[in-house]
Amino acid sequence: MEEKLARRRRVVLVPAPAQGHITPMMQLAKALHLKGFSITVAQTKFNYLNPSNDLSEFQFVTIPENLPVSDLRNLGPGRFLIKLANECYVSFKELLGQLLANEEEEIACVIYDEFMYFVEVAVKEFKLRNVIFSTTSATAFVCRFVMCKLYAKDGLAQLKEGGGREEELVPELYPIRYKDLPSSVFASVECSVELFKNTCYKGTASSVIINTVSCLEISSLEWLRQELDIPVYPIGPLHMAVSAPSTSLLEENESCIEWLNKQKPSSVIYISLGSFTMVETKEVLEMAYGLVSSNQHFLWVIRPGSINGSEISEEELLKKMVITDRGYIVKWAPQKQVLAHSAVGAFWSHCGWNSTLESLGEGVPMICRPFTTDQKGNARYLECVWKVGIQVEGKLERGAVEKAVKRLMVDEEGEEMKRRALSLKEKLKDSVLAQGSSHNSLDDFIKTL
Ligand SMILES: O=c1ccn([C@@H]2O[C@H](COP(=O)(O)OP(=O)(O)O[C@H]3O[C@H](CO)[C@@H](O)[C@H](O)[C@H]3O)[C@@H](O)[C@H]2O)c(=O)[nH]1
Repeated sequence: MEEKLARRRRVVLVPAPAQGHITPMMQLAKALHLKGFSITVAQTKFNYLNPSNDLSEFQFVTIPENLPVSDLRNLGPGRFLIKLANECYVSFKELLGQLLANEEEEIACVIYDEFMYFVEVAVKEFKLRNVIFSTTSATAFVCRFVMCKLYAKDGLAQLKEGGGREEELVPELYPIRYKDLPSSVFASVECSVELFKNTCYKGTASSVIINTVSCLEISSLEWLRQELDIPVYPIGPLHMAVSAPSTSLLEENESCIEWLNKQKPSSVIYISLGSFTMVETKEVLEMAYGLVSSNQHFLWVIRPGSINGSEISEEELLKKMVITDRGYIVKWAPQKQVLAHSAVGAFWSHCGWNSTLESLGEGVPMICRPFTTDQKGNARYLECVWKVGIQVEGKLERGAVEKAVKRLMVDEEGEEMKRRALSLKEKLKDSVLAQGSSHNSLDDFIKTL
């Protein structure tokens, strides 16, 4: 392998244009760079990651396309990704051709986010090795497959309105219910299935790497290995495996760490709903009232523009809400630092996969309020499989918020979840150490390049 690496081989990485996808892809880039590979990151203008000084060792190139900037917001993620793929099939091939013209370096492989499936078509033509990278859980990958199969069978009748079957368990997918399948709040089931068919199509991919850990999802990983019939490498949690520079698209407000420094151990609930969840004003207010009556301290991330139906500005709304000195609100937090802080006792989350891994990696139990797609399955696993979370379902009311917060922060039940979360934290830490499962998996993957 040393001989191979001495030839300075390049890996081309194609992240999907969203915070939750860019971050793990850049962590993977860092891990590969540390193993001696040169790195090229190919991105579109959408959610463009501005290469900071910390990333100066990587080459950044732009995939040309002519989509209006407004498409990302107006189409919703599913339809946007389908349109982006249609736009990039040809332009990515041209870009790759230009990269291949550099004879000083050899492209060892092209690693693409599963949602950037247009890459496979271009790479196939050049007969390059291509690898799918999944930034969601292995279970989410399985669920996408199953959704496509069920849709082909009977149009996913269980999800039809009024059928009352959405609460039923999907056969052989315990604890996933039909309603936990990764359908989207932004798109029809038809549109989701169209997208998922593409993301599940392995084409000429030589392997799949997943930002997950064997000990969390062994049966889903086995399912995928059988279905895909190519190697599947669980190499996560990448944020624990490698120390990568911040790839935040929004500015992190560090002042919340000073505020946390003044709080008692495990006394604060951290609330963050990721990079694109939208909430209704009414829900925000119910959460605020529930939190205040729970008597717990809270640190709350409210992204600008993330509250629907708000006729007043976020600032005004926030002023109204912070009626006690127990709460602190920021627009964007240094989340990993926050979760690692001893003052944080629980995490109210939309259960995006990065947030889930970051919380498990710090042994922080969760209140799960999934918003869309894979988040629903993650919440189910947190509550029913790993038993480190409480899911708040249905219409959000202040009483339910208060109850969930107290169950986790005050009751004995919460203590037990905390103990289980800390034990998982140790397992995740071990997995990325030398001889750990994810560490070995990354090495095995690299040996194939
Ligand atoms: O104030 C904040 C809030 C979030 N984050 C970071 O932003 C990322 C958010 O990622 P994630 O929790 O996965 O949520 P989304 O941004 O919603 O991620 C998208 O991508 C994920 C990975 O594919 C999917 O699991 C989600 O459903 C999808 O919405 C994490 O690394 C957080 O640490 C911050 O740094 N500061």
